[in-house]
Amino acid sequence: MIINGKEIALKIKDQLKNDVETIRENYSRMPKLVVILIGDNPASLTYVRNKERGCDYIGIESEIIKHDSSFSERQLLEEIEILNNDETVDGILVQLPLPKHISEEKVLNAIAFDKDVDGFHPHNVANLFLGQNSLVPCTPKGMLVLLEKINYDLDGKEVVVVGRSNIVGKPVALLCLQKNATVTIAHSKTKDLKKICSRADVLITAIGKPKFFNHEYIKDDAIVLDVGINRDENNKLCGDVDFEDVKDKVKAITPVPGGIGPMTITMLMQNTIEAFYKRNGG
Ligand SMILES: Nc1nc(=O)c2c([nH]1)NC[C@@H]1CN(c3ccc(C(=O)N[C@@H](CCC(=O)O)C(=O)O)cc3)C=[N+]21
Repeated sequence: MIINGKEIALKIKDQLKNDVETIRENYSRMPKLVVILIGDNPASLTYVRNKERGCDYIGIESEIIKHDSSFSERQLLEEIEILNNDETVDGILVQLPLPKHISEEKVLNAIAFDKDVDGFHPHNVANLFLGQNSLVPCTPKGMLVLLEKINYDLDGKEVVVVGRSNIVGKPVALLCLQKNATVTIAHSKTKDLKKICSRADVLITAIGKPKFFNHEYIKDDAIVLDVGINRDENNKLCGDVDFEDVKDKVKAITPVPGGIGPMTITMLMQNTIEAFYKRNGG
């Protein structure tokens, strides 16, 4: 089975649209997301445009603030401070990666944790670690929602996550652990990756290498969640998994594009609405 992330995301967006209608009837203002984009990375521009479209569809207010790559760290921190104190702003997202002269750590620390719709602030990271979920990172959250939507129960299952980033690998491992899976985190220093991946009931790939995982890495009837967004030899969008090589042996797989990506955007909308309710005592 091919997991149609785009279609599942659309269904959730329609539910969120209803939630926002209810907000319109009961509150004096609408949820608002502010996205800050520094520089002109073409992939970032695409993602930010998708975020804006998602907001428009659901009825969330959005503002995209663009700066050129010479924008300083101090200026960015000042801008964040103003948004932190702006009562009409529910969500603040600073698009990553940042130019080299800006400290990602400082910036993520500066965002008010109750407006941190990315779930990257240490306060929200700690809550996730402790299992007291508040604002959860969008891509990991989207993956768990997808598994739920296909009625896949993680209890007692063997999950292998390849990639140990703070925004995907580590948080998704924690979420799977919360659902009683046995979780392995593999990475670039892992020995015998094929052997480890081959025992996964659920394989999560987030390494950024086009079509790296072929059938030799995948157990029959496994579930494959492909987080990679790469360009292949023909400059076509592709995942970390060699989709054509594995699609007939898996139970289910997310395609790239149209798998995890649309879910990430949708979870951002959901987090923005959640932040709105929390900030309004809902
Ligand atoms: N502060 C921050 N938060 C993020 O959540 C964040 C970020 N920075 N930096 C970059 C990554 C990546 N990311 C994606 C969002 C949407 C798609 C998406 O919409 N993908 C479409 C296709 C996109 C295309 O056409 O290129 C799909 O897979 O179908 C992909 C990737 C969010 N990220």
